[in-house]
Amino acid sequence: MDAPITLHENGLGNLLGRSPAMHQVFGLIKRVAPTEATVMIMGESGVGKELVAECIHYLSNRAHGPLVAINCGSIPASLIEAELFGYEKGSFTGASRSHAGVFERATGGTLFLDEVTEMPLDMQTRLLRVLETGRFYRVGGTQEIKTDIRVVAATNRNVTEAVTNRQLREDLMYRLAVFPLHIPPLRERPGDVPLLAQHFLEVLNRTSDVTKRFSPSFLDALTSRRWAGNVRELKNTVERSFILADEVLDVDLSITMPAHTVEPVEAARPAGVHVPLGSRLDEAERSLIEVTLDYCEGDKRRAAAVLGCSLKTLYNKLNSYARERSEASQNIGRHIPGVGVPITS
Ligand SMILES: Nc1ncnc2c1ncn2[C@@H]1O[C@H](COP(=O)(O)OP(=O)(O)OP(=O)(O)O)[C@@H](O)[C@H]1O
Repeated sequence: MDAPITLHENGLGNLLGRSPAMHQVFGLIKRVAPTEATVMIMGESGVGKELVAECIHYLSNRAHGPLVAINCGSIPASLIEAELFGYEKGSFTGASRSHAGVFERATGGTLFLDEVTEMPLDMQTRLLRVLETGRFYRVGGTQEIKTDIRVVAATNRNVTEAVTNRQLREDLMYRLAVFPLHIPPLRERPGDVPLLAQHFLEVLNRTSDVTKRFSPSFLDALTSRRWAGNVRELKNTVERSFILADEVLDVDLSITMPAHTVEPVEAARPAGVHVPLGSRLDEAERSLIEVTLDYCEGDKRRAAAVLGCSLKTLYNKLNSYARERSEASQNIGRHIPGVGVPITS
């Protein structure tokens, strides 16, 4: 980041917003950034949590140190230990050289743990230990390493529910959420839509050296949408409309809106999802995801568009279902002699 982050009439650094809700967020960021407190950024997918983490880092006393981000949801469970702790040469097959993990790489700076609730529970225990002691060993290492990091974490889950569902250790939650920061969804701050849309258009205009503009009715239509995918979906919509427009981005919503607006799932497949009363919210969500994937013939990108979430979020959810399935089958295996028992001879 070149320029220092300042509060201006359109936001805080690159984090734009004029709504009272975002101004409150800016105030909290400015307060917490210069401290050493861990921050838990919460909010739906696409609301700007990663940008918030960047603001906190660059407004902190660690701004000249590294900002190292790791997405706990997108790293396979088998690799996460090496990614966090690093490893010594020869500590496992394929470790042909030593490797510093993120605890070492972020020393003197900030470690951003995105989607922290997706981290396997045993790793959460070890993360907690590092945060409490400031010390750890590389995988296969014998020398204790001291680390000096400030942790900023993020999740798009409800943190309390994640603890109840045993996705997040309670003690780690308290350690990470010393300062919780909720980023409101875009539908709760429609006043920010024109500002953000104009900003995304200006960036595209600059990149292509053109001067396209919005029609007033298009801006109105953008402002009145619910934006399930939040700022990310708005940004993508502006880009799609930009590509399609010669000079004026106009309201041909049937072309410019994402798949879920163009072709509602219900219209194409009236059966929809049957969710019996008494179902848990996560069960209902899982049914909807499975039916949508089925409808999209397994095309995850299209399913994510229909569901109004990012592809990354969809992958995370599918990974967690796969994990649950494999844990369930292991548990079953434990009760059946010969199943799940390694063959040793
Ligand atoms: N307030 C904002 N001002 C400018 N750009 C924004 C703002 N909020 C989000 N964006 C842009 O929207 C996109 C999504 O933001 P970001 O990746 O930070 O969201 P997120 O909440 O971390 O999403 P996820 O939970 O899916 O990782 C990015 O391109 C980001 O630059």
